[in-house]
Amino acid sequence: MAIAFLSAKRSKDPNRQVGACLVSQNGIILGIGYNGFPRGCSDDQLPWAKMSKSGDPLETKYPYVCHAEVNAILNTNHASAAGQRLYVTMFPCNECAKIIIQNAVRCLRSHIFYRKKTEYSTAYVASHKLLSMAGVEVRKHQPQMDQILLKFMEL
Ligand SMILES: O=c1ccn([C@H]2C[C@H](O)[C@@H](COP(=O)(O)O)O2)c(=O)[nH]1
Ligand SMILES: [Zn+2]
Repeated sequence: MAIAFLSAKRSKDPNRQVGACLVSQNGIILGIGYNGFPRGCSDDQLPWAKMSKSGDPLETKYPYVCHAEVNAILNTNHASAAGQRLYVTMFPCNECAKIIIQNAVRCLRSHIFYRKKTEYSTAYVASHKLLSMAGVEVRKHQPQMDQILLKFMEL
């Protein structure tokens, strides 16, 4: 989970940085991801806005951004995500849930388990429903410590 948190720090989304880390059954890191625009699609040419003044959805980030969970699965250095565990900083949306299931990820550990009622309720209710139906073992992550401090000068 700490790696997922660190990965989230790389996101350029000004409102929400999400991180994900896929590990094998014995805890070997296989893929890491954060929310960002697809490779080759410049942050300078695409918007990070949540809403546009004109009301045009194409002037918001939503049609363009790749979700952290999808990036972690796609970035995997292993042929298959089958049987593996995905750590996420935020509960995945329904679109990510579909990809998690279709890639046969077996366990999900989420730092934020339930979203506020006002936030994307349909997507997150559907996500919980799909993951449960598909038998993905989903749990809230229980951290063993409150924080990890990185001091680069100490190495
Ligand atoms: O499953 C998910 C859901 C969302 N994200 C990313 C996509 C966006 O960059 C942000 C959400 O932005 P809001 O401003 O909170 O709408 O989170 C993700 O990576 N995975
Ligand atoms: Zn998603």
